Amino acid sequence: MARVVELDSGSGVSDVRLSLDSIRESLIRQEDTIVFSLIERAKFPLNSSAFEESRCLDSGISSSLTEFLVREIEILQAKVGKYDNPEENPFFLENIPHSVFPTHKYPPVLHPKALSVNINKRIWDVYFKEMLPLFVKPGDDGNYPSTAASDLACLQAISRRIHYGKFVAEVKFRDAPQDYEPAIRAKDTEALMKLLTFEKVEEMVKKRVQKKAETFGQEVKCGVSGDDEKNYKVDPLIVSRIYGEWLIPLTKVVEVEYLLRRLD
Ligand SMILES: O=C(O)C(=O)C[C@]1(C(=O)O)C=C[C@@H](O)C=C1
Repeated sequence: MARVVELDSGSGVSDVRLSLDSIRESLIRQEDTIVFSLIERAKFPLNSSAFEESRCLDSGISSSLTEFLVREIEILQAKVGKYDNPEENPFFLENIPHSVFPTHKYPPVLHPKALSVNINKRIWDVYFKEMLPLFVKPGDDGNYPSTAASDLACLQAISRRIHYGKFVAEVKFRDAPQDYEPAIRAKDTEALMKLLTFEKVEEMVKKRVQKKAETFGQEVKCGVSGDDEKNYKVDPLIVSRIYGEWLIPLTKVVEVEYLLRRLD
């Protein structure tokens, strides 16, 4: 998470200082996690049987193997306090189990009425229907448990990045409430989208993730001279496209959704 400076004024109310630079630093660091998780997932073919609905032998309910895994893991992770962290947003938990251990007290950075913004249903659909077929090979090798675990890693990294939009929106609002308040009161989503967009930053993000995919995903060859052809585990242009078509736009959707609730 971005470094948060918490000042106690003596009144018991925390004044949490955030900066856009520190938030962006965190987004940059999260790129590494996302790029590595895509590279790991690309070891397996599409394996669509893992995420297509089938009847669960145990309970008889309809669920895909991947959905079953994610639901069970989320319950376990909630019990060790994962969702006490405002950066984490579950895919399936409506009632989050309490942590069985004492948990860290996260400084209250986000606006209480806006922190429940959660677009994971949309992220789930977009990930399986649109992103995944772009960066993995077609086919089925039957290795569903490992494939599902890799999908979980990608989904959680992508979801964390997209929902980080709440922190981005909070800091932008605090920096210029006079600009945002009229658009929030008018529920003018177009104006909000315009206010929070920095095209140059988006271009830089797309270029940087392309470079990271080239660097982290390059096939390493030893002792082969005169062979300059580079092979990548995931096409770097696809990684850039994933950011440009889904990760950045969905982060902006979260920012707008958050801002619309910021004055409630
Ligand atoms: O850095 C910001 O200001 C953000 O809001 C994040 C982000 C992104 O998703 O990377 C989204 C919108 C901006 O246009 C630029 C970048």
